[in-house]
Amino acid sequence: MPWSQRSLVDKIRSLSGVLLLFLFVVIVYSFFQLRAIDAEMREVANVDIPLSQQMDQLALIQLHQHLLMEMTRRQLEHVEQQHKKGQLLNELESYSQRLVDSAAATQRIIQQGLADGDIVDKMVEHRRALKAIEQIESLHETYEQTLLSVFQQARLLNESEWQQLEALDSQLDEQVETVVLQLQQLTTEIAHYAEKHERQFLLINTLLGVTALLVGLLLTAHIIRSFRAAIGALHQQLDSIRNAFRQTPLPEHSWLKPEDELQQLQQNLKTLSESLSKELINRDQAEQELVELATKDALTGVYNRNKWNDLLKTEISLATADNNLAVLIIDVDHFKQINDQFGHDVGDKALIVLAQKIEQLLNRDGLLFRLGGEEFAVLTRTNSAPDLRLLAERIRQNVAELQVDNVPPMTVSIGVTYLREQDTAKSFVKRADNLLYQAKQAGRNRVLIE
Ligand SMILES: Nc1nc2c(ncn2[C@@H]2O[C@H](COP(=O)(O)OP(=O)(O)OP(=O)(O)O)[C@@H](O)[C@H]2O)c(=O)[nH]1
Repeated sequence: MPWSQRSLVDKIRSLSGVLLLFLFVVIVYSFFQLRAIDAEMREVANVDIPLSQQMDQLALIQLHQHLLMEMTRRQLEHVEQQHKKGQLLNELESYSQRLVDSAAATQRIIQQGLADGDIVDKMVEHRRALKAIEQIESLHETYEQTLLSVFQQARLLNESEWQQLEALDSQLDEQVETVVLQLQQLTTEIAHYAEKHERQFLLINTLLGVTALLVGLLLTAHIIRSFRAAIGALHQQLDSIRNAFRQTPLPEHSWLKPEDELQQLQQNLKTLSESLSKELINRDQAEQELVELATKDALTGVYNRNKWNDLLKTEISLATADNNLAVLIIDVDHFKQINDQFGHDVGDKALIVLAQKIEQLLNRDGLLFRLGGEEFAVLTRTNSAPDLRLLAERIRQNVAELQVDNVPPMTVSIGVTYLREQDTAKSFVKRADNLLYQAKQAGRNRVLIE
């Protein structure tokens, strides 16, 4: 699958794998290189340090040789020194012993290095030094023999013999000097070789480390970028949802740090959820209001004609079995006069007070509707004539007792009828309407039941 189409988790997993591989390579490389460097350091310790000691030793032996020559000169020039012959022999023996020991030790160190070393093996100078030491040994042998024969003869040397001895002495001295210089070169080479190797190790290790760091940074940057992109997408979705609800704009969220973005996202989700719940509550309220508007009369708060039409049919269909339903059509007498005399507002108030009174009298035993103007209707589940008459009369009498501002007592005419077997909604209401009309005709402020 192409890289761009892979999931975020997949990408992070792959980059983490590369990073871990790099770290693994760094660790393995460091482990083997440290082992090699450790071996080299041992070799330096086994070769370099002993060789330096032998260089010091050879320098001392040179001094010893100079001393020996000086003593020899004195003895041969002054007859009175002849008795010191034994001391000279001892001195020669000690010097020779030191030189032979030092040469042997130096050879041993170099050969040991050549036998098992990685560094020494590569150095041509070591073999050259070994040869130079061999030359010291052969020169020393001649020098020692010559001195021994001089001491044993115990005579004065002529000029040419003395020059020969001095030539031999300086040859040996120079050879020792040469060996010391060669050893110095060797130790410097070994130290340089080890240092160079160490530097290489540090360089490669640093390169690998920096690469691992870059991979790590790349990985982190990629994770952050992907994370921010995901959060950005979520913000956009939230914004579009928010716009859909037309709420207060959510706070700015660009150029925020990841942790701030998370907090911001959390805050936005909280705001959105609050907006949603507010929206739901508002919708419920709006729905409720719509229902109220559709079914309730705006002035008095009782059911309106729409509800009347609905409920009349429903109640008739429910009451079909036992005809247990009655209707009261109530109309205020000469209501126009109230409006005319006291104004429309007072008329409104009178209608509100009247509706409240009738509802109170019904006490949930019936439903009150305003059919229009000053005309009301009551639906009640009864077919008992005495009960109905009692209810209608109570309404009529209580309305007459109402006090609205300075309005003289109101009266109402009421037509009452029961549901009959063959009744339709229309015939049922029509009968009540006719009774109301008759009540009006008969002088108003009365109840007619049929
Ligand atoms: N204040 C007020 N008046 C209303 C409202 N609706 C209808 N009216 C008035 O009610 C009056 C009804 O008058 P009419 O139909 O002549 O009836 P009436 O004066 O009550 O006479 P009868 O019914 O014959 O006793 C009219 O003047 C309407 O303007 C309303 O909501 N508020």
